[in-house]
Amino acid sequence: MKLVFEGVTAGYAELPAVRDVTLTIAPGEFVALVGPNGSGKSTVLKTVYRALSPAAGRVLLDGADVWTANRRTIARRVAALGQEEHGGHDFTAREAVRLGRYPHLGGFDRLSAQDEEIVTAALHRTGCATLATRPLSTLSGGERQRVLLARALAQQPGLLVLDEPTNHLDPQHQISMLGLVAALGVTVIAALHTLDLAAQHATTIVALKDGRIAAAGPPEAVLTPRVFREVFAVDGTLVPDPVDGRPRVLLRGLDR
Ligand SMILES: Nc1ncnc2c1ncn2[C@@H]1O[C@H](COP(=O)(O)OP(=O)(O)OP(=O)(O)O)[C@@H](O)[C@H]1O
Repeated sequence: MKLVFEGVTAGYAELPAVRDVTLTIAPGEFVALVGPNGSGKSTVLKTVYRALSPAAGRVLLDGADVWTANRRTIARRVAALGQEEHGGHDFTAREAVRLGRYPHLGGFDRLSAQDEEIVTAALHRTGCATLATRPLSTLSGGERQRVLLARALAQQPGLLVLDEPTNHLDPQHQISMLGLVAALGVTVIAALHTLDLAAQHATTIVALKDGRIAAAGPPEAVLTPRVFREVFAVDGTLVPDPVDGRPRVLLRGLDR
């Protein structure tokens, strides 16, 4: 799906947390939203999955304003993983993933055998098959995060909205989650703190500072010494990985 932000200003009470965000994300692009704490990443994402209505501007999905489009269509096509989502702790992991199929069902329909296969496949792809019968309340933070990704995959969305999807994950699962998401071929917009992961997996990086876009483009164009300094207040260098040539990020404190 194509995602467009047209002059989006949004915030809380009277205060805008993001201002005049204008951005076009082509179908299949993987956009990493990066920026310091409080720079507005989650706020931008909330305007996409209808958790926060823009005070000005529009968010368009394949040309339709997400705030006036058919609610059911958006629920079917957009899968979101919020930052503090714990999602129904009484459910088992499999039951939680089955919820991903609900937007596709009619009012009183039950999941079909094909839906159940999709659920099983999503559990396997995220390494959650052995967790299927465990209540969510008994899972570790990272295990729960993977189950919630499985739920998003089971939804078979056209757009994935991910707010810090790797923050509880161990290194293996950080890499496998972003590799999996990048390989889906759907449009992805993800808030990420780990610039190295963003540089390796995203097609486009959007750096936010104080609620405004400071830089946007391919990793090599955005992750420059100037942006590391001015946006993140660190010294940084982008170097090619000696093994696969992909961009890697090295960071140092400004005064070192
Ligand atoms: N519910 C809220 N009510 C009031 N202000 C809020 C609320 N949520 C966020 N803010 C403020 O809006 C600004 C942007 O917050 P946001 O959560 O979008 O930043 P972020 O870039 O996602 O940060 P982080 O990296 O810390 O998760 C911050 O100044 C924050 O304090």
